[in-house]
Amino acid sequence: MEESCNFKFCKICSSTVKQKNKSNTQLHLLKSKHSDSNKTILKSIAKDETSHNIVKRIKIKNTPIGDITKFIKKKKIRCPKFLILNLPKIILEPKTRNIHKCNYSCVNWTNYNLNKTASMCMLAIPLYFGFKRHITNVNGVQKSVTYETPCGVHIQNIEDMMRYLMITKSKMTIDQFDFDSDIDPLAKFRFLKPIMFLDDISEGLEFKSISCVNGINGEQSPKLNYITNRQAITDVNLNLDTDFLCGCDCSDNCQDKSKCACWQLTIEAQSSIPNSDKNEHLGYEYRRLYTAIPTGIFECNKTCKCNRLCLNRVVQQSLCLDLQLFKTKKKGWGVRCLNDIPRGTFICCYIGNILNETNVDEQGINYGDEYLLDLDFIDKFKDHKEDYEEYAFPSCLNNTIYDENSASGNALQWLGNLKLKNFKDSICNYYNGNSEYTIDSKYSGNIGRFFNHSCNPNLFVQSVFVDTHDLRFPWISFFSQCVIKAGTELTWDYAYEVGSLPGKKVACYCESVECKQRLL
Ligand SMILES: C[S@@+](CC[C@H](N)C(=O)[O-])C[C@H]1O[C@@H](n2cnc3c(N)ncnc32)[C@H](O)[C@@H]1O
Repeated sequence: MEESCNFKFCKICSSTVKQKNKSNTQLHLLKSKHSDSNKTILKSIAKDETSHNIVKRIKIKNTPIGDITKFIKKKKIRCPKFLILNLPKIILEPKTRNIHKCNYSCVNWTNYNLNKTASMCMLAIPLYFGFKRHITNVNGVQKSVTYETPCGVHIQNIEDMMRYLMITKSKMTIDQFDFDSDIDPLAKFRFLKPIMFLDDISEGLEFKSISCVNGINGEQSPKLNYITNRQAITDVNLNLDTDFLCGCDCSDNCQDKSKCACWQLTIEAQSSIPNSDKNEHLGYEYRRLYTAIPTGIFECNKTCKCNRLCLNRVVQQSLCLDLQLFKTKKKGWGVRCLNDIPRGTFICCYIGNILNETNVDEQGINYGDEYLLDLDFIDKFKDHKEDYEEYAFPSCLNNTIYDENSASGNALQWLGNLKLKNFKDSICNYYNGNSEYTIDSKYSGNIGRFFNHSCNPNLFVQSVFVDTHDLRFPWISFFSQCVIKAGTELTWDYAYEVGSLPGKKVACYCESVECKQRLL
């Protein structure tokens, strides 16, 4: 825990202090800088709370922010740095209507408009536009969530909510709804006494502003040329021509995975792994991703007929969560979420300049390597295939070379058919020897470059193809692997190989129970 909550009686903080003294376990030896491997999902929120920056929760209903300090004094609580407020500021109440058939008129009176939502927490948006969320006790033990729609219908699961949004032609997206009773859509984390505060490090480039606080010392926010799209630098031929993509012609928001050509690419890529059963449900589930898919996700793209409500467009959406950059005690800057995040939620991508092997060596030697992230999708794919395959390379593909200027290079099809002894060499051959690229976000990047490492992370990484099907250039995307409570630091597993750089030792300060004590 970076910053304790100052509550002497706080069980979370005192348990973390005990954990600090735990002895080291075996060091983690993994090849690459990020892990696509299927991780055990952290189900226990209690466990999560002890292993990350969790804050003491004070729920003060209907209390304007200014009054909270008074409340704290009255209760004789030492003033904490953190508060989590529940502000039930619901603008429109559902209308009670007689039994009816839902249609457009059920929701259009709420005047939902995406542009009005930038300052709202994503999961609170429906509550501002006519929906109500109820939590009920089932048999006194289990809790269940029900949404009351603007026309008074009660909905208890995500499938029915999707149907409702479709029938009423709502412009809301399904990721604005969540049926997990551990999630509080109105929970909001506030850092009360910053030494330094900045409104928005993206300077308006992100849909949501990203504040920056320093409660440790007087250091100003880090200097960064904030960008929201990756940039290929000289000598990197990132071909974004639409001829290199194939798309779908779905008109059902790509709900039927069996009919969506893009969804089928994701399913086919995975089923090219021998001995793996074809999983017709693979990919996003109502825009959430619960485990990493090492063979990649192929999202709908510019050439598709579907629109932005499509269920297979997730990492291409703009930032929808409230994130905050904050100064940590020992890890430099880090990122926390200001609202509760459900499991499987897309957070953001890792954005920076794309460098080739030559540039990356130069960059690493001269300016350090802490913001370099390898685009190693092909390596990961190879690891999976090589585990199973000792087959001969089909002669018809033996001499296939990727053509940078023609649409004939359907890399995915080629990869799917590929059964060869030396996978890596052949891929290299296919791409004319250029298959290794790295993202560098030292000088230009987005909020993703500030996520710190944890030996017990709450995020996982997924390679997603959006603007090209060139397998060397996936988007590196972060998803939550458990429920993340407001105020928690967002972390992922860098999976560095400890000892891989002789003479270089970097201590790990993630302070999770599972901490291996070393980053490198
Ligand atoms: C990609 S940057 C993360 C953002 C960085 N903290 C900053 O201030 O810009 C990676 C660097 O952060 C630091 N870092 C990240 N996780 C850490 C951890 N668990 N323990 C110690 N240092 C960490 C290390 O210096 C590492 O090289």
